[in-house]
Amino acid sequence: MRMGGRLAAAMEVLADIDGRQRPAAEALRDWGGAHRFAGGGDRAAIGNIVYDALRRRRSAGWLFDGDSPRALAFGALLLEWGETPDAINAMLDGDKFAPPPLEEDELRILRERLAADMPDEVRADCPDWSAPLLRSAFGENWADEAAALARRPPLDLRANLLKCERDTLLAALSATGADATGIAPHGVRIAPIEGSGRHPNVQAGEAFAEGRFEVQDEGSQIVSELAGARPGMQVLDYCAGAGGKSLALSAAMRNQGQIFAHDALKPRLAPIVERIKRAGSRNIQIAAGASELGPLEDRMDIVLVDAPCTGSGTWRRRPDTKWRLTRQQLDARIAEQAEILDMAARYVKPGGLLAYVTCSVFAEENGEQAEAFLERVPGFTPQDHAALWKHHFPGQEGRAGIGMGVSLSPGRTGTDGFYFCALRRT
Ligand SMILES: C[S@@+](CC[C@H](N)C(=O)[O-])C[C@H]1O[C@@H](n2cnc3c(N)ncnc32)[C@H](O)[C@@H]1O
Repeated sequence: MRMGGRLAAAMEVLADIDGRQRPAAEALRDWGGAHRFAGGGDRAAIGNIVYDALRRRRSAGWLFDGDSPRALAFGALLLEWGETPDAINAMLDGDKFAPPPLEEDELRILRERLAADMPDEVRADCPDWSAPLLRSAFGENWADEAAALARRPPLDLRANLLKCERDTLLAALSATGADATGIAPHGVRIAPIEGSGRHPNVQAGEAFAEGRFEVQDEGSQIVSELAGARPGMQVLDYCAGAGGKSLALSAAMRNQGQIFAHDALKPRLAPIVERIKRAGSRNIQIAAGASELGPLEDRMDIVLVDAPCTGSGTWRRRPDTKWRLTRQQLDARIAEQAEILDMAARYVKPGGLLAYVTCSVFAEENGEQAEAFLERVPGFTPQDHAALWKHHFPGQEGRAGIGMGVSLSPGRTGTDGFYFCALRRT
């Protein structure tokens, strides 16, 4: 396929996503199923245009005075692929599968808009209702931070210390352009893709099959480190899901001590079994039901609550969720988080730690949630997060947002948006 056909396909997928309110991955998969002739390179390019268009939906719409699939797809090329209107029209010339080229009316608006400064609320590329929340989370930098949440993400891996050191992994992945992450001590980063490129399929290689790494955003690695799990501890991962944090904790504990992986939705835990085997983790056991949790009350050194949240910190990776999220859903998550914190707190032993984590950047899910917990539940005190950060990441002072907890974001730390708060039971 030439670029014109790829662009037309991306418009078709964007129309499907908008028309049927479908997740982007699902719409792209269905398009691929119905167009078997499209090769891997075509699919990657179409996927990139679709994801770029969703990340930059607001600014693409502003460039064209409307957010039709056509405007979004052309906008993606202009904003993210570094194309110019003339270059796009030249590219489409003579391609019978291409959408109609940019017309005079569109070119006129584009010339004006491309020469102007985008207003903050446009370049922030976020839903209107969320702008005040981002402003309150980030202060005057809010539009830069929001814009950073609308850029392409890197591919981050965590070297699994149970199997290998980071340097060995870096050597094994040298052909991929992988480099050490800036903050997380065991992280490896493959830079964001450019244009129609795609990240190498690292999970198809030997190093992955042998359990030498996990795919895990650097932010997720950092919050796992901050939890401070050490060999011999008893740890409850209360919202373990597919086990990403459990595996990181297991490596930090060098397979010594015990991690209980719990989740309210038992099927969510299913992938853990295979992941534990591959990673060589021997200290994770599933504690799905009340009968397994009961004996853990007042006994845990650390209870990690990686709470269900809006996922606003992961908008780079799942930009379709950004536009589907509503204030009502945020309110529902906040209520759920409070309930989960109250339930999980009972498992912390005196002197133990309740570690609260979200992949959101909204204060209401983060610091405000932690503060509300402290007001509601006696017997916990917040840790000194500046000292905690310095202890775990010496030389990185000033990188994270520190207050009632630690806040990470693409703008500040080059990671997904994450929040961590450590509350010590007195
Ligand atoms: C952010 S995800 C966990 C991700 C996981 N820790 C990881 O690192 O891969 C949140 C998880 O909380 C679970 N959950 C939702 N409500 C819960 C509850 N009341 N108690 C325990 N887990 C809950 C969800 O099923 C979901 O798997």
